[in-house]
Amino acid sequence: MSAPLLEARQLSVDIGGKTVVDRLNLSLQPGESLAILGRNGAGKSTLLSTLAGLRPPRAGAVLLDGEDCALLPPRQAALRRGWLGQFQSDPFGSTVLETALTGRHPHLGRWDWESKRDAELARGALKALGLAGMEARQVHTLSGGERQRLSIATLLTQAPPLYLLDEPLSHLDLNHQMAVLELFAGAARDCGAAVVMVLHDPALAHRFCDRALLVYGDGRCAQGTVDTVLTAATLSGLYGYGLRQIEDHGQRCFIPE
Ligand SMILES: Nc1ncnc2c1ncn2[C@@H]1O[C@H](COP(=O)(O)OP(=O)(O)OP(=O)(O)O)[C@@H](O)[C@H]1O
Repeated sequence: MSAPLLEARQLSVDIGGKTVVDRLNLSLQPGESLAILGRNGAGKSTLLSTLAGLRPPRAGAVLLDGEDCALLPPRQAALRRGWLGQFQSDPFGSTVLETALTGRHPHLGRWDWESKRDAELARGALKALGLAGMEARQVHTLSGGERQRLSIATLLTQAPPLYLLDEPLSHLDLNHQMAVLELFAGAARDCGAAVVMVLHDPALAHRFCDRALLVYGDGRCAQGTVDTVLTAATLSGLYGYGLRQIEDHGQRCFIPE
């Protein structure tokens, strides 16, 4: 059996003197998706960037496709995982197409230019995110939701086997939220990608992910299938607010009491 696309072994992560996770083990195979949920400040982004290899853990290891990501050069890491951060900065002027094309950089040699095929991939990703026709626009002229969709299009252009998404739905209207979730569900189902997403909506996590990891902010966490982990009882404890659970045609909704 091939190595998982993502594996955390006895992973302990601290930030600002507090423990986010303590000796966490998890693994993600091709086609699997995991939602990370927790209160503001619980450490979800810190954990996700550690899983991306962008900050060192206190202890334990993160393996990308079987290799310790601490030992991977940046380009090799970028071929194995794509990371969507919560914030984008655009210090230099560039167009929408140029920005999406940066997703191809890990695939290019040092002296290579982007090819026609790279441009086709970028244009296809922009179209999938509803940004066709905006290729020549300057990035700083985009709305918040358009900028978020461009970041997602750039990640799709990168086309890694593993997506690590920090609040991919932020700034998006309902229509685009569903479109983005369907896109990543399709990437998992049709292309065997593995997807980890930080989400604040447990109903969407239940609908679009196979498994969930609850981060309590004091080192404790809970994980399992969405059916077992995303219940009114566990989520009421996680968020410190009473929730009722409603089942409808296999989908689960949570209503604040
Ligand atoms: N450089 C830092 N030094 C000290 N504390 C930090 C630093 N960066 C983040 N923190 C704190 O670490 C905690 C975890 O932050 P993190 O961004 O991972 O939380 P989160 O669960 O993603 O929150 P949110 O849902 O609000 O995005 C927060 O309390 C935050 O204030």
